[in-house]
Amino acid sequence: MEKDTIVFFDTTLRDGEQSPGASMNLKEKLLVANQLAALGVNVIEAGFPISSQGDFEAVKIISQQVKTSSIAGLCRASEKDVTTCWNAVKYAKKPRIHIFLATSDLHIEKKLQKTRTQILDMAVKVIKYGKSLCKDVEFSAEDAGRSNMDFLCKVVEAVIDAGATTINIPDTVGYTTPIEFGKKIAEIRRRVPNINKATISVHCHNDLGLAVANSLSAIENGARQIECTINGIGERAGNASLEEIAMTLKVRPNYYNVKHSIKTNELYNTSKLVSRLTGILVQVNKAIVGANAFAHESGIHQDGVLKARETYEIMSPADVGVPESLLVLGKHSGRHAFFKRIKDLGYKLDEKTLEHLFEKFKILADKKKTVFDDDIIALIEEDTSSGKEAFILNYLSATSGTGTIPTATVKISKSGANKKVKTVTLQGAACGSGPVDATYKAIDKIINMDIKLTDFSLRSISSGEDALGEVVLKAEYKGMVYSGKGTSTDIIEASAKAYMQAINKAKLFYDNKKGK
Ligand SMILES: CC(=O)SCCNC(=O)CCNC(=O)[C@H](O)C(C)(C)COP(=O)(O)OP(=O)(O)OC[C@H]1O[C@@H](n2cnc3c(N)ncnc32)[C@H](O)[C@@H]1OP(=O)(O)O
Ligand SMILES: CC(C)C(=O)C(=O)O
Repeated sequence: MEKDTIVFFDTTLRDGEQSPGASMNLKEKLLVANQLAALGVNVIEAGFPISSQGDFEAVKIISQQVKTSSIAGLCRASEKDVTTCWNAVKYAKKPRIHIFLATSDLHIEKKLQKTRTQILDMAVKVIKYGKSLCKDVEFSAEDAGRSNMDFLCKVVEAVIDAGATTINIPDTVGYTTPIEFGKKIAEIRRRVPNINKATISVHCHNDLGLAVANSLSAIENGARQIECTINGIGERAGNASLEEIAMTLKVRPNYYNVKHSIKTNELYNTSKLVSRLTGILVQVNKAIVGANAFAHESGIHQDGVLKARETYEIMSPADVGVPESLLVLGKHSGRHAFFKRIKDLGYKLDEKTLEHLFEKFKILADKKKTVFDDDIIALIEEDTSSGKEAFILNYLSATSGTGTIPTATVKISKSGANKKVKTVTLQGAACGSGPVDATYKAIDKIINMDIKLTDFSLRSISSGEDALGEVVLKAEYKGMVYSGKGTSTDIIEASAKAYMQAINKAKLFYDNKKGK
């Protein structure tokens, strides 16, 4: 039997944008819309056209430019809203008008200050009007989760007769629970005689953290459109997260037995883009796209993953577009992961040295949250080298000021690779955009290594006129990143010390690897 298709209706650009502080400008909305199309989203709700001129323009431009997905605009049960929405979405290859009207007594009486009869009339009238403009009309029974089932079924039947082709059952305030919500969907299918003329959709909010569970329960009970957002952003606690639903359907195909068009390997990219443009960070333990979703710190898990990834990963990082799983080294890590990292760093060490290093690693890990590659390199080098630095900075003079070209002169002694080659002291000078830049350029001239500064930060670590400045930096050499730290009351000197430390680490590591 042919599998049913789940329509993915993404509302990141409408409900997602209702998250406080998430507003995006036209250019940003267009970027997200194009990425949603690349992700394979079937319907993109691009905005609420009557809400502002900016939103109207965004929906219009997205309709003009994004041609592979249907483009929907939201409107209230008002002719003016619907006309405005149509004027924005009519440029789409597949336009959709999405009209909502609350059906719960609470909303009807308190918010809309109307009666059930008036709501029924308004819904039918506005759907007929929408249908006169556009063949694809969706009706949302706002607060369906708390609506009286008899009245809800009555409204649903009436709006299908009036021309609605998608019926959305929102759990607007995230109040329902999965079994209960699934039963509501099943009841609507059972009780509404013309329900087969429309697609049942759900739109679940996450106030109790149940938005995804409720959406999946709805699928089990016959819903065939899911409204969701990237990273689960949206009003209050957000909406059901697209990536979690798409991956559940992918990871458990036999359980759900449905198909969909989401290209899951675009999920990570999309999540990053939405997070960057809205400024809403993704929590590290967020399912699918959080920074820790494919990271393992504990030794038993790391050992399992190294032997067979499936022991602790139910999906492959590549399936969601994450480059690779991470084995993070920390106090819970064990020998398998630690020894593998040493091997990956290019070291070949005997068993006794490895055991000794592992003991030192555990002591360090007790003091530090995460042990990075350069911490491990430092442990190895402390253990295996004479501790002698390849380059020593003997002299530094840097000048700068208004109307002066920043210049630096350095003297560095370069130790011989073995006893036969003598230590030499070399001098170099350079100009730069500032005194630190000039100093680094002068050092570069002498050391003759293609080292690139990738990160630099300066802070004061004590107070008063003679406060100590601390420079922490990262530099890249032959594909590896090395950190350096320098402290001095003179920030140019602190910068030079930090740079020299990174250079010496790089030199030592590279020479050891070459077996020098
Ligand atoms: C569950 C949801 O997420 S629904 C979507 C929520 N999203 C938004 O509200 C974002 C965009 N909204 C806006 O920009 C503004 O609210 C606008 C432009 C739509 C309306 O602004 P205003 O005219 O100033 O009205 P305001 O927002 O203060 O109040 C809403 C009005 O719409 C009415 N209303 C609410 N829902 C509906 C509906 N589905 N159909 C008809 N009228 C409705 C309210 O009863 C109220 O009417 P009243 O002015 O007669 O009391
Ligand atoms: C407009 C509807 C779909 C909505 O956002 C809700 O009910 O939460």
